[in-house]
Amino acid sequence: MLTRSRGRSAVDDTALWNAVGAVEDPELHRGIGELGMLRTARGDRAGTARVEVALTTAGCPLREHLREAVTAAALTVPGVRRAEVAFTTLSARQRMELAQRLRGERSTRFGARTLVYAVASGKGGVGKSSVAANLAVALARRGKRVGLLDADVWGYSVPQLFGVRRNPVALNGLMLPLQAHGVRLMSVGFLVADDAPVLWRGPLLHKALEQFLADVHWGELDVLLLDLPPGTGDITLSLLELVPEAALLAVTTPQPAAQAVASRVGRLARQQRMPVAGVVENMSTLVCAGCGEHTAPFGAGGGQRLADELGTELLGRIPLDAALREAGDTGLPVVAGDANAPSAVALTELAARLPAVRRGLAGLALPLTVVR
Ligand SMILES: Nc1ncnc2c1ncn2[C@@H]1O[C@H](COP(=O)(O)OP(=O)(O)OP(=O)(O)O)[C@@H](O)[C@H]1O
Repeated sequence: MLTRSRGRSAVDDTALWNAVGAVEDPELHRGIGELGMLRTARGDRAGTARVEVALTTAGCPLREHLREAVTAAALTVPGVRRAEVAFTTLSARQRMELAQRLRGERSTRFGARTLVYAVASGKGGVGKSSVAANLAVALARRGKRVGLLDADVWGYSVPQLFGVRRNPVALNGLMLPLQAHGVRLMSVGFLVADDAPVLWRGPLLHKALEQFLADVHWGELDVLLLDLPPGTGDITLSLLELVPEAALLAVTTPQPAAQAVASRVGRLARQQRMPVAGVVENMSTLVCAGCGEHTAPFGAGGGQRLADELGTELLGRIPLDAALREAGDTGLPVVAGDANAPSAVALTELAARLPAVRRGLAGLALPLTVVR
């Protein structure tokens, strides 16, 4: 039973309830009061606020984060001098009800106005995942609600790039994305043990991607980035089918060979009538740390040539930067950990320039019936 005592105390219990209830659950992105997770919020004469919160799961990894947020919220209420936060868990029935409510409330999978970008490259190793991860962080730093789906099922790298290795909380078949550096993340790497290889193929793969889109509670998003595997294989095709609203963001190096392969992805997008948001040239130049001189180890001009070929814009040129590579190895995206590094500056500018591209509905098969 929920209790909200109105006994004599130095604290207005309704004000306490409202303040604490507004604290957002970090995975559901809604107030814990609204979610039915706040059980008790009561102040005593000495100014101690006693708060009880029911977690979605007993082993909730964000328990300490919630404790801090609840304590901070309680201390904003006049008369509260200290806060004691206790945790319990939702019952099976309450979890089911919450999952049903969240599913029922969703008019779309991520939000009707969400901009979806498929970050793709022709060949591997051009830095597509690094660009996607840092672009996601840069967009989050601009105040956007950002999701990043690691659709590179076999070569997933989001867990490593964000330094996150936990299993997502599952709420009766609804998976909650993990959150790091302000970005909501989902990757097959969160579901397999110890970097195990993923052996899914064909229909199973399609099903897994479908579940990532339908059974992950992304909440309202402004932007969803899809980190595609390199090339034009099964996953790319499945995703184009499953997320017809996605716009292509093509990543290439300046090297003519890389650009030629990347143009195949562009042609595929054109065949599928997928809009193109633009091109990002990665590993553009190498800046000498000592003298500041720029050299071009991978040649020059590939990004611009690809953009011209696709009839789109070259949105950014990201330099070859040891800071970005090191950041990826330590699990702290360079945009978050070393914002002044040349690559971080270029990626932050890319986030600011990213055009809002939406696919028109013309030519799409829509699940509509004509009513006469
Ligand atoms: N601008 C850059 N400067 C320095 N190192 C970079 C840069 N971009 C990427 N790298 C490094 O290059 C390697 C490949 O990058 P990444 O994994 O992002 O490529 P990818 O295109 O997603 O590869 P794949 O699709 O094959 O997994 C990583 O070690 C990464 O740290």
